[in-house]
Amino acid sequence: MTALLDIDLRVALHSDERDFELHARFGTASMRTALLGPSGAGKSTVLLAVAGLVPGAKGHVRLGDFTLLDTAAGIDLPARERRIGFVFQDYALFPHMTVERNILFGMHRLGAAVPPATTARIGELLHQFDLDKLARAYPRHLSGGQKQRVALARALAPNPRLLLLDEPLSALDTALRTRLRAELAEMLERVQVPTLLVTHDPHDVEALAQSTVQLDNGHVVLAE
Ligand SMILES: Nc1ncnc2c1ncn2[C@@H]1O[C@H](COP(=O)(O)OP(=O)(O)OP(=O)(O)O)[C@@H](O)[C@H]1O
Repeated sequence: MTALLDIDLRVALHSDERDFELHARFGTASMRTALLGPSGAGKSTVLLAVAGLVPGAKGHVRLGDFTLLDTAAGIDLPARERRIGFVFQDYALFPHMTVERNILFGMHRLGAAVPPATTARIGELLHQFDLDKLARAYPRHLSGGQKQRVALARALAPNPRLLLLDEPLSALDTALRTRLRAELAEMLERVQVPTLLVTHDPHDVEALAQSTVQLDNGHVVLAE
């Protein structure tokens, strides 16, 4: 059976303070896989490299039969051609853009006229994520949960092949975290996009993931 996600990534990062070598190999047949491991293990680096945001990453990344990276075969799709939705830890919403502009951003070249199909898709996402009334609000006026929903809607807007979530609940306090974990689980179940998520929290793993990959010091130490 072809793995849903097949990863063999080698990345070398160098700074004045330290050198970090990542060699992460794993495959998963699950729709939702959690990447676990101590701080500095390389979890975010894996997500960034899968998204095509780490220059010099070597190895391969395959999504079913589709190859995003295969350096031996000379394939290295630029990030914009990988069609990957990314939700960053702090959501990384554009502060000067309204909710609907933030969602539009991933789907559309700035400045060009917005086609009716795109406007319809945005309306659908605003509705799906219960953001209709906030379409013209700016991120500074949103609660943590609302920001999370905008970040997810933006990531899903271009119908991504893969969704990457880097600690999507870590910016929230405990009560909100519990509620939004359940909401996120329900949303992921609904959209059925293959998802790789980083978390430190066993509750997130239980609610959101069907399999886990444990990283330590740049290597996979356990996959189940
Ligand atoms: N540009 C860089 N240059 C050198 N080292 C880097 C660079 N970026 C990250 N690193 C190092 O790479 C290692 C892995 O970082 P990464 O952010 O992937 O870990 P992580 O497992 O996601 O950690 P955390 O749970 O704290 O977010 C860390 O030791 C970090 O210091």
